[in-house]
Amino acid sequence: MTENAPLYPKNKSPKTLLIGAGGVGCEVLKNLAITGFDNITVIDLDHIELSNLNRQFLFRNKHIGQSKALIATETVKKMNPSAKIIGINDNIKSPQFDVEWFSSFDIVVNALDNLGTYSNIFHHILPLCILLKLSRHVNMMCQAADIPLIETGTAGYTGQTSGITECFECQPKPTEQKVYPVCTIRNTPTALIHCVVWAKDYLFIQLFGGESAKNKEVDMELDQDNQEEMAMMKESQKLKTILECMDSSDFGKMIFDSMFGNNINELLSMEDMWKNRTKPNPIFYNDYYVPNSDNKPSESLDDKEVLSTVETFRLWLSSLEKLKNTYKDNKINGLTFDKDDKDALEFVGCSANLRAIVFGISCQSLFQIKAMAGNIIPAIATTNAIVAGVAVVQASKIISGQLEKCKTVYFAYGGRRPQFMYKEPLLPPNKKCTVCQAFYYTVSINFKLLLSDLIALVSKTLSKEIPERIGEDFSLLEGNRILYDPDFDDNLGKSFEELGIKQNSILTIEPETDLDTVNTIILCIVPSTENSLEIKIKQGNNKIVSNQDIKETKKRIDVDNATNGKRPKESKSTLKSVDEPEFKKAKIISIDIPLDSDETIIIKDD
Ligand SMILES: Nc1ncnc2c1ncn2[C@@H]1O[C@H](COP(=O)(O)OP(=O)(O)OP(=O)(O)O)[C@@H](O)[C@H]1O
Ligand SMILES: [Zn+2]
Repeated sequence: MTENAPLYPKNKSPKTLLIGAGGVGCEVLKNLAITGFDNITVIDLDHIELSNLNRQFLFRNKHIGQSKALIATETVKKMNPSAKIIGINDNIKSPQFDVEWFSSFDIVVNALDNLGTYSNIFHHILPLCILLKLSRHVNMMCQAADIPLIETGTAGYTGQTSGITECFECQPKPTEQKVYPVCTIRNTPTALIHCVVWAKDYLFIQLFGGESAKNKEVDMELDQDNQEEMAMMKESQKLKTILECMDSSDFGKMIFDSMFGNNINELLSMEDMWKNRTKPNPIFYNDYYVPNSDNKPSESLDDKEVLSTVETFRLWLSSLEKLKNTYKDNKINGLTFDKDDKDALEFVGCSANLRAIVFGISCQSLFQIKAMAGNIIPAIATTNAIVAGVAVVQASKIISGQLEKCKTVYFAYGGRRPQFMYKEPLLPPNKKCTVCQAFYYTVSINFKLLLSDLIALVSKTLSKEIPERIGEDFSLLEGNRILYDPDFDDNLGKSFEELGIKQNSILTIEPETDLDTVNTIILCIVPSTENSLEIKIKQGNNKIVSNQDIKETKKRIDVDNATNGKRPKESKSTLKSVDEPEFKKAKIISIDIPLDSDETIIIKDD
């Protein structure tokens, strides 16, 4: 360890933006501060919860309920009091964090969530679409502002840092969470997860979902015609009839007998289905209902224990009653399953276990089912620490102008590979990527002006300047919304205010004719107080390192790869040990990993 020597040349003092102060973010912030990054802004919208404390080590019990960004800043300042660290408690998508704000930084580290960014070593987790949108937004902002971005992602024992040359969008993303065949879920489950999916995505929605969610399920079935699917349709229709009796005191019995008894008998009547499978055993309400008793679940149930069938039945019945009451007030929109809603979890968990009993599958505790229903991959503190360490080493290389030495680093515990940390040389970006290959412009707009003003300006300037990208005619979109095209001029007389275009909106220009290039032109909107429209063309920046430098490096890498024909070989070494800094240490320390070495850190998995 070398004391007081930053990881990058001293004459460079990069302004660093860290997005997220969660599992990876806390580690990154500490690493940045103790390795000499002395101008850091950290943003996080969340507050500290008890469940964060096991791995988000900058927080303590007394901080619960306070802002993550502010407390993380306060704690890390004690480690390096001379560093300028600003904490912002806000959403990175808020309008004020527009392209001009992003432009004020030299480098961005994205530590948004436990999501493997774009590596195929990751499994999908539930709020994937939200996370993808966020990461896409950050990626686009960094591209528009021309700043290098390091992506981090962890999921359980796997993790990675990436994003330096290939952008977030360069590789295809997972679009769906794991999908099971409908017939397995509805007719022939063989694992508890099938029963959990059935309880959550079918039964819960059919009983308590909004009208549109219920209809979607029925539509899907109407397209199908074989015996199994006809049975499924009949089942849905029967359920509809029962649902009309929701206020009846027999409702629980009707649902129970239908779901776990009669429908199963129906399935058993399809003999072909059971030729090579173990037959299910239907169960009925009266098998468990005890007359002259309240049939209430015991009050001291442990959610980490597997319940007896009678307790499962009782908890099922009581959670059904509670959900029924909540549903009465929300009939139009319906309820959505939330793993943290006790009633919903109990109902889904017990339904899944009752179905498991019917199909001879082992039951699990509600705690386990919660993880399955929420697709929860446990966060591992060690993975976060390793990924954050690598991210800061990569950041140092970028700031030191040693882009060629940067790597995409993967960390994957278990699996086929003999080592659990491995690296890839930076790969050139996908030439068809519509994000990093796009042309970005910053447009200052007075929101009282009209869309026609912008269209006129684009035609006057950009159409002439980059005709190869715009062509003769073009359309203007915000996401999927068409604002203008040559056959749709309804919005031309509307102001930006009326159209809902505001600070930080992102518009895309698409040519009407097919051109040979990747055609996307992206306009990032910033506010202007002047009564004019201005299209500012971003031409790189005077940053320590810009995306332009990165593009040059990518070209070189491209050429090197082409001439070698293969990737550089990985060399083995041991992981250098790094002492954990004490909390109140006010020294800048640097890690003893030589930046000019091209060594890979590989740890044998034994
Ligand atoms: N739009 C956003 N703007 C700013 N910060 C965000 C945004 N979305 C997510 N974050 C933050 O990114 C961090 C992600 O880290 P991580 O997933 O480890 O934290 P967590 O949400 O506390 O963990 P878990 O999901 O396991 O409970 C969180 O602190 C979260 O608040
Ligand atoms: Zn890209």
